[in-house]
Amino acid sequence: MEQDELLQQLVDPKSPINIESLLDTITALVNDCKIPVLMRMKSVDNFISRYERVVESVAALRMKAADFRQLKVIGRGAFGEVHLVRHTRTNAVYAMKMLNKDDMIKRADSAFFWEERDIMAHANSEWIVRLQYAFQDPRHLYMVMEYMPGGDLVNLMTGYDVSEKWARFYTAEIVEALAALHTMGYIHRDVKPDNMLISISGHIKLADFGTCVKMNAQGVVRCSTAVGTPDYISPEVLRNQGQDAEFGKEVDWWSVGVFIYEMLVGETPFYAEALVSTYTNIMNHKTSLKFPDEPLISIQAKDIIKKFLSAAPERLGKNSVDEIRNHKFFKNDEWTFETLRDATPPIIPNLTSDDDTTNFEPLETRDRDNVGEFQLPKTFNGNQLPFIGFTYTNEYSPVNKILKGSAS
Ligand SMILES: CN(C)[C@H]1CCc2nc(NC(=O)c3cccc([C@H]4CCCN4C(=O)Nc4cccc(C#N)c4)c3)sc2C1
Repeated sequence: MEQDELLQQLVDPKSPINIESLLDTITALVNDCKIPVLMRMKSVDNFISRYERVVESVAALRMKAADFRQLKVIGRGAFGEVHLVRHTRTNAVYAMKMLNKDDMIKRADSAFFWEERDIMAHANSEWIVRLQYAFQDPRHLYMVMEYMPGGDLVNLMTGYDVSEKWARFYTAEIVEALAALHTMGYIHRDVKPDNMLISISGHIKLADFGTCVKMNAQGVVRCSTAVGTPDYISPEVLRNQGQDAEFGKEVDWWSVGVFIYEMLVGETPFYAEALVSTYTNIMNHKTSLKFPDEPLISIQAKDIIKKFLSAAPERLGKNSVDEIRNHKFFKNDEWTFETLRDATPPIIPNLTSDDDTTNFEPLETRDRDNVGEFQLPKTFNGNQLPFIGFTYTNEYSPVNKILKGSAS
């Protein structure tokens, strides 16, 4: 019956009219209309006087930043920070990413976070950092994610000389993580050690999916903005800057080649002082890729690096992930790709507490919030509209329990 169909939509975490999205909608509408100049209009004024209190009471019942105690700043990106936080009601520790809505609106860049939210919410993969909750207020988006106390692989590479044995393990884990992401239909486009995080067990997970993009039915993506960090960016993405480029998931395999080289050599293969020289080296990778005499690198390691750092049509991984898994670089007597998750990782974080942040570089807190005082818009700009539907609570939230009860 249509009624049940509608009820199902209200409780479906993927439906654009689920309860969280509807509550986002009424909240966004009140916040975008609660502007003095707008409230001179009778219809707006009546709407605000009917719903302002309602929205305030709803906000008090929903998840909010005040439910979490900020412990440490553990990461920073273009539009926000990641904080280690403790959920006051449950005492659980999380990594909470906060993205600044003002920055996104000012730079007309308020859509990139959807892929990150959807991937982490629905991946259900041990290779991908999990999203517990997503919520928002008029100033920020918040993503409450599992805390990865081992830190990122940049931190590991600065702390240790990575042997081929270690490189083999971490590369295999990143191959499985990217295979999982590609299977979901996404290309990462910014694979680099900063986005590889170490869990409490010592195994790796992919994080930071802001540059991800969904492949079309042919498994390609058409888009011009060259995203990604210069050192790890593939030639085909670089070459087509500006024009409409077509590229596939093999762009991520290029970055894995850069990553293996960096673990074994200690620097990226195409690094140059000037950015433009790095680009030139990447475009001329056939001649610019060089291996130093020191440290000694095995034949099979050089071979897999060359096969990843090759032109897209013949790049390793272009046809299947198995052609990567079968490469002799991964041959060893401790694990196979099937038993990888049960293997003992090279480094297992030894932590003194659940909120131990020794594996993260200390970052000073930037009190930006007070600086750019939030100026009210002059008229209806619909500033909150791009963020409707962002709120996510995993299926165990009380709201869904009650609704599921009545829906089933
Ligand atoms: C140009 N447009 C189109 C967009 C292209 C993609 C994009 N991504 C952004 N991203 C950001 O603004 C941002 C904010 C905070 C942290 C981080 C990462 C970079 C540093 C650490 N980090 C991160 O996500 N860490 C993380 C994630 C998950 C768990 C844990 C833990 N423990 C830590 C990124 S802004 C932006 C603009």
